[in-house]
Amino acid sequence: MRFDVLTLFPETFSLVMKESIIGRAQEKGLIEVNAVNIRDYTRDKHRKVDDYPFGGGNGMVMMCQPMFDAYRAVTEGLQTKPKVIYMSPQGRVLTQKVAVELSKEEHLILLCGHYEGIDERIIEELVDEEISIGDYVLTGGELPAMVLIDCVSRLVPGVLSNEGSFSEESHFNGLLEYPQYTRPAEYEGKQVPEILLSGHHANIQKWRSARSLERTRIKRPDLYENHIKSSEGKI
Ligand SMILES: NC(=O)c1ccc(NCc2ccccc2N2CCOCC2)nc1
Repeated sequence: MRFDVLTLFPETFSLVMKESIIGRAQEKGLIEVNAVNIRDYTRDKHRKVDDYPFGGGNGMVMMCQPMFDAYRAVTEGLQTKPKVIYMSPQGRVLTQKVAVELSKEEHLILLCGHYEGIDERIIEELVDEEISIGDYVLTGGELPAMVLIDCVSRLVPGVLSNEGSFSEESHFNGLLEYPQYTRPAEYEGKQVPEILLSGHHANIQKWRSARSLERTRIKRPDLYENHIKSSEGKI
């Protein structure tokens, strides 16, 4: 799976994206993350990427030409046009379900906005979908793009070594994850729940499901409701 990220801060990506799992997945050739500097597609000696908003107002707006030319450079010679996602507070909120959907794509282009946003003609012409990572405002689209790359990449087959695990993970089966413990069995007088040391897998599974349901009901009643609804009608 390939991600082309059009950004004013390409170096931010290479630092974060070459770390840990994403970095290893790139070495294994499972994913590619290519940061494209929009400024490289400017045509003036000041490498101008933004200008004043028509109609007045404070702040600046990202101009069409550098973004269009960066897009054309990235898509030149491609048989199929990749899906273009604009990271924006107005977008569809990224959930695990959306991440699963996006992980089926072969190639994604992510546009990172800055200033007060980008010229609307870029959105009309180039953007297939706007995605938000949550209802809060950031100074730019780079962090949202990295969040999207992380949560989508880990769903690409082969990226996670213990692939089986994420099926039980929080937000995957719609419930929050059960509590996790590791050695030692006692730490400063604090014990690990006995059941987990019993080796009785059926009972451990039952205990874990009960814990997941319980903490989802308490911490995320909205997810709990969905889970109850979706399991109604199932025997
Ligand atoms: N929730 C998210 O996914 C998210 C994404 C981006 C983002 N910021 C970049 C941005 C992108 C598009 C439009 C406006 C802006 N902003 C420019 C600066 O002013 C605030 C709005 N913020 C939050």
